[in-house]
Amino acid sequence: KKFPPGPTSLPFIGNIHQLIYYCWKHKGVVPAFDYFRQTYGDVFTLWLGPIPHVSICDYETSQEVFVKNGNKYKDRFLPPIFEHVSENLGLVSANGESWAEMRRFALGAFRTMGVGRDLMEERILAELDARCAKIDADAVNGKTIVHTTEFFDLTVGSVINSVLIGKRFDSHNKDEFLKLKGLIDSAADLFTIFDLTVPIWLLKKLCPERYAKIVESQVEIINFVSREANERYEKVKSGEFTINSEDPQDFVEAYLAKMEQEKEKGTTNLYTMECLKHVIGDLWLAGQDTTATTLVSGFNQFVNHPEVVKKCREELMKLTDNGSRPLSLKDRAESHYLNATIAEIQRHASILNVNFWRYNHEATTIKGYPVDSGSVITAQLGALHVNNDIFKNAEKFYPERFIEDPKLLNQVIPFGIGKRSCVGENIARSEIYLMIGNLLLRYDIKPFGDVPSTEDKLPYSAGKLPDKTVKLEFCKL
Ligand code: HEM
Repeated sequence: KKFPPGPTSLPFIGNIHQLIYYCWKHKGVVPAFDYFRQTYGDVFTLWLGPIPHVSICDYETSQEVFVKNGNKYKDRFLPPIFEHVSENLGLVSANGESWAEMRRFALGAFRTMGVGRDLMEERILAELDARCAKIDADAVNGKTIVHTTEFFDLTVGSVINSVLIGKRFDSHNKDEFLKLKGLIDSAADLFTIFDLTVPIWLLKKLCPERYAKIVESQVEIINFVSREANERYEKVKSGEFTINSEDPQDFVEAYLAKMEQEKEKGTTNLYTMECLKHVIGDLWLAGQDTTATTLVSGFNQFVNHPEVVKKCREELMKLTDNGSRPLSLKDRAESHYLNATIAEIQRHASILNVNFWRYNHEATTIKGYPVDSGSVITAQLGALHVNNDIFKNAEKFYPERFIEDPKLLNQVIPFGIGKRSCVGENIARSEIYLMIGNLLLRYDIKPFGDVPSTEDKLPYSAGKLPDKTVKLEFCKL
């Protein structure tokens, strides 16, 4: 009675058996959550072992809880192994003062570096130009076969790397990118639900080799991503590199400037090289795959819905005077159909099948239900985006829903909501808009072979995976 409704739970295991059963019955985590939503309402409780997990599946309640009362829900409930590796440093797997300071700093640094404005646009368009030059050079009779995952992985990876450490990936250093991607993919393959839930002492005791392997793989990624930051730091110390604190060229420069400032002022000792390693690691890991996966999903949708591509292109041609200039972020206010299409892509791509949980430290009331302390809570983005009461015929890819009812646009929240929402939202939105818009202006996109499926390839896992084997034909317009 101290929680919103949900299925009857058993001692020790809570609702785990029902969760497994409904995932199996409805063929995935999101359909299972959707079943619980339809049965118990937009706010429901599942006991996973001894901890009550409260899911919110509508925008209005999410807004009320995570924005209006956002200060209460700042602490992320983390798998023990994440907490252990991060040592409470960085952005994704940290809580408290250090997280708050780093988040404030990261958002400020992105603003200074022109995120959401011209400077970021220039970086993205320069990257896209370089990639398109390669597509054009490989063309036979105006057509190039593009493996979209490779294309977007590298393009997005290059943009992030250039924002963070001022270096893009090209043919000379592509191997560095592939090495990093390989490390990340094999680290992700290592994790099972067991590793994510057991306490560290138990993991160390039961499987010491597995524990060592997981920690090593995480440390290797963080060290790899941050090695150039360390090199820069050494150069600053030796006088080989002078920091420009007024106009930092990348995130590392902005951080080193702040570190120097804080050393002089002595107000906080949170800015350390160890912390920078984790912050960069988090921005890289959270920013690369999410954005590339969204773009891959989008292009899989495009070849399934040529009528949508046609409408987007008509709008884009009008806006850019028949493609005589690239699409710019300034066009966003006028590109209603493209905006609607991107919202529909993100609603379907909705990267997280299970969103991160936050601690609920004090007893409260949500949508009229009591919610006791000691529980964890989240806006369940995957289920929220297939909520049929909000998005009619939610399974359908139908951008027109946002033209018919523009208020629906606010209800698509793939970047989460509240104090722990995505730090890279503006970067990702700029990348998605400019890459989709400008690629549609330059190329006609056709399936190469069979039309790809738009189904989630990993419906039982915490994250979504589109078909990443897809190759498409890019035909120059
Ligand atoms: C389409 C692309 C992206 C999607 C869909 C996405 C989605 C998300 C979501 C759902 C969260 C968690 C929200 C929550 O806990 O409620 C998150 C957090 C985060 N994202 Fe993103 N993200 C994207 C791109 C990026 C980019 C480009 C960056 C960095 C440049 C980034 C950095 C982060 C960080 C650091 C966090 C943790 C924030 C915190 O805990 O304070 N993300 N993202």
